[in-house]
Amino acid sequence: MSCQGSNNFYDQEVKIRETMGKVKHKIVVMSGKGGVGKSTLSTNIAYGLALAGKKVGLLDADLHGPNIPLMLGVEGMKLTSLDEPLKLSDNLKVVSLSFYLEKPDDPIIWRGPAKIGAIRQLLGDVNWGEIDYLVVDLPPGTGDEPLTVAQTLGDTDGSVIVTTPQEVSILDSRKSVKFSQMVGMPILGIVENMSGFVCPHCDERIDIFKSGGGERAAEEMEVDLLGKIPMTPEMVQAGDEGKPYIFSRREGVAYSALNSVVEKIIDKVEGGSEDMKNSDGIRIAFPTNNGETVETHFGHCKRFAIYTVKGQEIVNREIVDAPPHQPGLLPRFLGELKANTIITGGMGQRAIDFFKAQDIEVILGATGGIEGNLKEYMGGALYSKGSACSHDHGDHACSH
Ligand SMILES: Nc1ncnc2c1ncn2[C@@H]1O[C@H](COP(=O)(O)OP(=O)(O)OP(=O)(O)O)[C@@H](O)[C@H]1O
Repeated sequence: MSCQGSNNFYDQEVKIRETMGKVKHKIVVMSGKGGVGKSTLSTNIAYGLALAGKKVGLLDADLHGPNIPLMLGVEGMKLTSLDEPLKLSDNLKVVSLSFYLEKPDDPIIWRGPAKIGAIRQLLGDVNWGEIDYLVVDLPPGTGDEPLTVAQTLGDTDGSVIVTTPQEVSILDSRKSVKFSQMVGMPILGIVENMSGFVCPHCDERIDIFKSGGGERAAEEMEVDLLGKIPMTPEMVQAGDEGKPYIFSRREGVAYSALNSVVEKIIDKVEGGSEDMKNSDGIRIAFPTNNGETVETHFGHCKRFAIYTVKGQEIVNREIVDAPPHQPGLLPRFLGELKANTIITGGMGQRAIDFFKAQDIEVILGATGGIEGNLKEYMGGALYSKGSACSHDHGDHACSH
């Protein structure tokens, strides 16, 4: 491999920056240990992004078990030049070290520096062109190889940490979270894979192991849970047949869970960061009945006024009808409308927690005219004056 690439460290560094400069968003998929479904997730995320219309590159940087080609149905494929990745469709290209091995099941017995050299060469020399996403399947664990990849990639949009539901996964996830923090990589969230079993006959989900390890890890480490993907016999079949599950199935519990992970990643990477929110404008919602004043009975308001603000300018105002009152529904509803902030009179702690889960800031204590409150908020003078009601109202606001 090395005879075709750049050998000089400095030249290679320049090349890596140049190649990575054409990639809009880089995400790495990692896990504290092997066998938890990291490559399955990398493949499905890359396919899901491509299906969503993004130009995607998938880099199999797991040198010990480069099994992504198998999952994509291109096992045994040989590439002679590092320049061009393998094109799977208009939107998806892939590179794996196994494309350059004599036999795909040759064990990789290189020592550390050689492996690191190979990874750097892949990162610098493969010409992905202008793409929206590079999804990198990292080697498992938190040792030298994942560290080299993470550091060499430069600024990444974040890591997706894959884990399993068992209690021990909290420890593994903690290591991956620390690793991401150490290399200054934002964490997009945790995916709990093999979470319960989905019956292939009735599509019902059954918890066969102790469940919720990934969920608890996310809570404990204050990172987002991107989703819980059930154990599905068809997932193994899809991987073995080289047709990623998200592409070949398109329905059922596991498909919806995978699809929602992809949507959350797009949302976080393209619209969820503070910078992105600010450049696209932020969306501020007010519960209201008449469109003019803030309705303190938030849970029973008839509509929402939603303002889009860019810098100090109000660029849009919409009035939308509120859905029926049900616990947790309004936060989800406003989350789907891409609200970043809700300004209202009062709210129960449970509702505040629902909003937090949607990454929506809650400002309490507002009364009177909506636009007056909005101007105060934009001027930095409106902050949460109220505290959560001590008694539970669900979504219902109260001013007592
Ligand atoms: N949700 C799931 N349901 C059923 N089987 C799954 C699921 N996720 C992954 N698998 C299966 O588990 C096995 C291991 O998955 P995979 O190779 O993706 O793990 P990995 O973490 O990348 O492993 P390694 O560290 O060895 O590279 C594969 O056979 C895969 O099909």
